Formats: sequence, structure tokens, C-alpha cells
Amino acid sequence: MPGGNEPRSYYVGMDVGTGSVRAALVDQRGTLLAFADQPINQWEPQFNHHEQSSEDIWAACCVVSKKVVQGVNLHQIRGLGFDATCSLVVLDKQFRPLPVNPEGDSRRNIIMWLDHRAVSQVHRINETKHSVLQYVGGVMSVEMQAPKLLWLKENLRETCWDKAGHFFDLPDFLSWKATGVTARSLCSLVCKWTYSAEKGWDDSFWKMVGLEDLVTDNYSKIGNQVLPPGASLGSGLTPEAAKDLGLPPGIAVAASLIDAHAGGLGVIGADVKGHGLACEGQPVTSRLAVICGTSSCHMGISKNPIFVPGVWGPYFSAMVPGFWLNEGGQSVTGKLIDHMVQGHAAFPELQAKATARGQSVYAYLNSHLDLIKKAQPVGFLTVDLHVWPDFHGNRSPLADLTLKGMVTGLKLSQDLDDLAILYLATVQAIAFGTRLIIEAMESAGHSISTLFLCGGLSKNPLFVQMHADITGLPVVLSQEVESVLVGAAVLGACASGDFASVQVLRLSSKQTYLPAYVAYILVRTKDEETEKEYKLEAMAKMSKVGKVVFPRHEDKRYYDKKYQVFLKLVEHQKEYAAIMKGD
Ligand SMILES: Nc1ncnc2c1ncn2[C@@H]1O[C@H](COP(=O)(O)OP(=O)(O)O)[C@@H](O)[C@H]1O
Ligand SMILES: O=C(CO)[C@H](O)[C@H](O)COP(=O)(O)O
Repeated sequence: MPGGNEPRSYYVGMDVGTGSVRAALVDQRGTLLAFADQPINQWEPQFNHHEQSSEDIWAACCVVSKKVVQGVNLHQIRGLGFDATCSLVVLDKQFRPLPVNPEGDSRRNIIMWLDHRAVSQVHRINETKHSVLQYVGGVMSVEMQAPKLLWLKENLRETCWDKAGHFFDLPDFLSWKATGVTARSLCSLVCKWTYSAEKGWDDSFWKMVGLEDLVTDNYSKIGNQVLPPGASLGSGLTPEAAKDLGLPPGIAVAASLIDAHAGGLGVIGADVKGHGLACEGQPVTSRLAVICGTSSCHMGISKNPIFVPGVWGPYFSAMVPGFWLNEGGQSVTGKLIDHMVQGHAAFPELQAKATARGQSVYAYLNSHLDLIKKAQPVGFLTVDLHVWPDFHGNRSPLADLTLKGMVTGLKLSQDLDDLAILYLATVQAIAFGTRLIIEAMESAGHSISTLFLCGGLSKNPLFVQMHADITGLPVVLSQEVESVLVGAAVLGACASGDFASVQVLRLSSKQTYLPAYVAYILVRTKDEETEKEYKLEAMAKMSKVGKVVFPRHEDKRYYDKKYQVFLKLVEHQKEYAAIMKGD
């Protein structure tokens, strides 16, 4: 990436989250110069059905893109990159939206990532025990694309399935909308569609699960041109899309990333020198990126594939080139906290008091907890209130979508103190869930010394401190709060060619196209025999340490006891289910 005082080049990053679209203008030093966000619609027409509109999302992209380039010399804008949630977009043969609902409402043509409609389909897919399943933690998640495709085929045959021309992962839909190129990103296909970077599609899987029609005409409906994230697509931004977005036609547009992967890329490589962190002297594989927003995604990398039961992956080069990725997850974290707080009897009082103080409800709750904790550490307020957080099933490491949420220790009172303590117990339950995921990853071979957090929940100091206290690991927060967006902008920068050219490296015996999005890969071959050593400078340049939150080890005994209770909760839940299932 050019440094020094060359004329400024600008790149636009677009991050499509669950609740909103965010855009950023970033310069060649990775400095975020402008930010804009725009809420997007979500429909929940029935329980476990979550839908969105690709046209609504694109319209929101156009709003935020125009905002961040206001007053900028458009000729200095060189590239555009997208990241998004892994939601399923359905279009007909003329690329028009198709309904994913029995009402036939084609506005709603997206099955969102957290949609759990395809339970029987994913159960049948997992019963096949097909070999591709070993690369998604052994059990395919209902949130991945194959179960949703099978649901559409079995439930909306005439109104959707037979008319469908294209099934996109949302990040790939956005890059298609910008360029007219239907190429897919290696990131989305490997992580959510069972595509292998080495072997491509596995015909036997699609035939075995009853989706043999996707194999015909060489997978044209789900993608047969696959590019590494950051690769430049076609001739760049089309004139039509340029007009929509308020950007110059022809600028480079990158093959995209899934949101969690962009977040992980944006934080995991930070230069931690001088912060007294164990990971300073350790390889990047000792770091775990946790992208915590509506959901939480735990991104750990390794030099060799590590198979962690119940944790997605291992995926090669899906986030950091040349490394294998395991992705743990909790389907609802921010969404769960919102659910518990907004559903409490004292929420109206909380809302009024927070508004009166000009604070978010979370800032108000955090200060209220400080008020009522008296002399004890705030975390001790939940000594007899415990939560099991799987209100939307367990993504990792139990990979059991039948699990439910649990709360024990409720009393008759429902005042603001009770709401604050329930909120605290929920935040702690999410941190205990992270601890369980880390334990599963470590018993399979990972060795994690430091957490790197980003996403909406990383702006909540209590959430961050509880993660440090409960995992016993230090938490690093980026200087740039919107690190996911910087990651997306760097995709665009790589596609523009302003960085070092795409590196094609020979990794041991096989040639692997490394994702272009890592701009600086200085490859030093020590000698013929040894592995190539990478120096991934882009990630160090992209993310600087903003703050480090250390665990309060003096409270360890208390949290170890709460963790024992936490594990008992799921044991008991399984016992209850067995009793009720029994005769
Ligand atoms: N400043 C904040 N303090 C506490 N929670 C926050 C804050 N900002 C966002 N959140 C929570 O983070 C979640 C949204 O995460 P975010 O990463 O912004 O969006 P998305 O999940 O759509 O990518 C919501 O549950 C919201 O309540
Ligand atoms: O499965 C995913 C990533 O692999 C989803 O995209 C992610 O869980 C949703 O992200 P967010 O909580 O930020 O909306």
C-alpha cells in the first residue's frame, strides 16, 4: 500500500450487518475518514422465519455510499469492497427477486442467516454423514445454505424453486449488483456452501441430499466461477451501479467477505507491541477474534487443519491467507441481550430514565449496576441468578439447535434492580459460552492467549470486562471501532491494484491462490525445505490497539463456581428433555 505523502487514494467499504448497512471511506493508510449507517428491514412472518429484501438492502447501500463520499474528489476513489451476513438471496433467471415465503411476497427474497425454518432438512443432511460435513465441525448448521435450499425446493417448488435462476450468498449478491459479474467469493462458498478450495464442488453431496438439480449446467445457479476475496471483478463498477452508489463507474470492486471474516481480518493482526500481552511474542494463531454483534463469531486460525467437533471449519484461507480457520459461534448475543432487556417489566422505566439522562439503555444499566453493587465486584450480583443463553439453539460447541434458554433464581420483584441483574447474568452467560467454545478449540489443538473483540457489543464495557474475567484472557479492542469496515475497504484497495500485486504462492506441493485482500505479504523463503514465512503487514497496519482490558484474576474463584453452575444448567436441560421424551 502506498505510504508517504502520495496524493490521497480513497476506498469505500460496505458492511451489511443484520440490522443495518454501514459504509466507510478509508484512505491509503487505512484511516477511516467518513462513516454512515442506515437501518434495513427485517421480517419475521412466523416463528423462526427471518427474511429481508435485497432491493431494500441495495437501496440502503446507495444511501450510505453517497453520504461517505460527499465533498470528495470522486477521481480519487479507487476501489470498493463488501462484507455481509451469510444470508441467502434468491433471484429468477432475469435476476429479479423471488419470494422465499408462502405469501408470495417477492420483496422478501432473502432467508436470513439466523432463520431456523429448515430443521428437518438439516437433520436429514446430517444423517447422511457425508464427508463434507467434517469441514463444518461434523454437523451442518441449520443456518448454512444447503438446508435452506432444500427447504425452498420442498416447500416453494412452483413459486420459487422452479423459477430460480440464481442463489447468492448476500456478500456475493452485492458484488454482483455492483459489477454484473456472478463470480462468487471463496470465503462464502467454502464456509457456507461446502465448496472446497482444492476440489471445488462435491457432486455426491448435492445428489445425496436431494439437490442434484444444482449440479446440472455445472452449478450455474450457485456459482461456478470462484475468486479469492479481494480479487478484482470484471470491469469494475457498472455505470448503473455507479449512478446508484454515487461512485465513479469502472472503479475496482472486490470479491467479497462474510462479515465475521472481515471483522476477524480487521482485528486479528494488530501490532500489540508494548501492551504487555503474551501474544506479542507468539504467532498469530494464539489470537482469537470475536466479532460480537447481533450474534458472536469466534475466529481462530492455525497453520494446519484442526477438526473441532461442533465448531465450524476447518476452512483453508477463508480469512487469513495460508491459514486454516475455525469459526465458533453463538447465534444470538446482542439480540439476546436486547430480548432480555426489552422484554422485562421494568424496561419502560429504564427507557425513560436512560432518555432523560441522554444515555443508551446499556450505558444506563451499567451505571445502575455500579450503584447497587456496593462494596462487592459488580459480577457478584448474580450469585444466585444464572442464565443458559441458547434461546436460539446452540451453534457451538454443542451444535444442538434444540437447546433452549434457561434462567434460574427469579423472584417476585420486577423492578429496575432486577432488570439490571438479569441483564448482567445474560452478559455473563454469553461470556461463559465463549469460554466453552475456547475450551473445545483448545482441547482440539488450538492454544489461545488473547481475545480481539469488534462489533457492536465490543462498545459495551461490561460485556468486554466480563469476557476478560470469565475467560481469564486479556481482551484487545481496536483503535478503529469500525474495524469490520476497514477490512471491507482494504478488499477494495486490493482489487484496485494499489497494493502489491496478488501473490500466487506455491504452498508445499499445491499452488494456492491466496486471497488478494491481504495487501502486504512479504514472503521470505528461509530455504527450499522450510515453510514460507509470511509477514502479514497489512493486518498490522490495518488494526492498531485501542485499549486492552485485563481479567481481574482476584475474582477467578467466583467465576469458576458460576461456570460449574453454567455447565450444570445444560446437563439438567438435557435430563428434563430425556424425561419428557421417555414413556
Ligand atoms: N454502544 C453499544 N453499547 C452496547 N451494545 C451495543 C452498542 N452498539 C451496538 N450494540 C449492540 O450490538 C448489536 C448490534 O451489533 P452490530 O455489530 O452493530 O450490528 P450487526 O449485528 O447488524 O452487524 C445489538 O444487539 C446492539 O444492542
Ligand atoms: O454466520 C455468520 C457469519 O459466519 C453470520 O453472518 C453472523 O453470525 C451474523 O453477523 P451479525 O451478528 O454481525 O449480524
